[in-house]
Amino acid sequence: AWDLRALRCGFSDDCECGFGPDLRGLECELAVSVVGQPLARQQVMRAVRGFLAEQNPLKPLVMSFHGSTGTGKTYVSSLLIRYLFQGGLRSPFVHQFSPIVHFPHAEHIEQYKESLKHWIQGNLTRCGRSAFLFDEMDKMHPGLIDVILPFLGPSWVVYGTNYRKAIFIFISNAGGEQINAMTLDLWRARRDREEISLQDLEPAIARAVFDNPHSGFWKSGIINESLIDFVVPFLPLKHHHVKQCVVSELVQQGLEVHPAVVQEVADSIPYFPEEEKIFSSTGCKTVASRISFFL
Ligand SMILES: Nc1ncnc2c1ncn2[C@@H]1O[C@H](COP(=O)(O)OP(=O)(O)OP(=O)(O)O)[C@@H](O)[C@H]1O
Repeated sequence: AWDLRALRCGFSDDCECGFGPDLRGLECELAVSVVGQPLARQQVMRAVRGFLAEQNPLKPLVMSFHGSTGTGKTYVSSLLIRYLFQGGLRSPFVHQFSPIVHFPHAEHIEQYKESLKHWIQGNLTRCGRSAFLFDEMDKMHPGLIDVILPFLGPSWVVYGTNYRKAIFIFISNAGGEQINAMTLDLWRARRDREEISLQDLEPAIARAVFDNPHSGFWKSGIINESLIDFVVPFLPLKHHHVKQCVVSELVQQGLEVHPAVVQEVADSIPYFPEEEKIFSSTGCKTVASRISFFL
């Protein structure tokens, strides 16, 4: 069969560095595979659609994913990358950075700052259409965030490189508790999950993330300078979402989908608040590892 993306690459500028966006495919995949995150899906699609509609964007696309553990932040970022870059996360133009893995020792911060700057700059020189995923932003040293800042803004050239076509995704649990609390309040007020809007959540996320003196974001100019284009909130998942995750995982592992197993796995996960048990405390994170206990 024809690989449509490869075919289109032959005729299009968009294929710089294995960049072959398939937005319809992405939209479809997000709708089918990601459960319980209507707002995140909508934000991600708005962000990439708007950004890719510009031949010469004025600044790189900067998205910040927020939410508690196991709600799909890493999963959505990997799907997004898969539908933008040939090879997905394995593309040489997609770069992942985790402060704990890459830069574990606070005392080496000066050296880390230099390496990080050279790393981003070198990758952008190789390809302006690069994507950078920064995990665990809440654990990132503010000094390191300062190094990233010049790459996120609208200046035409930084260190001799045009970087305005790059995509930056920041992932963190910061604001997760506030998102959970707001979602619970809205649930108690009988508001439909689909109706929860960015306006409902954004002020609480901003306060949690940017007013928190322990947050790396706070001390940096990332927010004052409006460098983040899209805040993407991930809502806590309910029991029926967890069941959907169990079904997907069973199918993916080539196992039979027994309703009793699905129910048992979903029941085995902790839920909050204590009395009502509405939302999964770990999202769908532990689903894959739990399945074998219930087969
Ligand atoms: N909303 C979702 N829809 C479908 N599957 C999901 C969803 N959320 C999580 N999952 C499943 O759970 C796994 C773990 O989720 P993921 O790693 O994306 O969580 P996370 O939000 O990045 O958590 P953390 O903050 O701990 O890094 C995913 O690989 C996916 O299989």
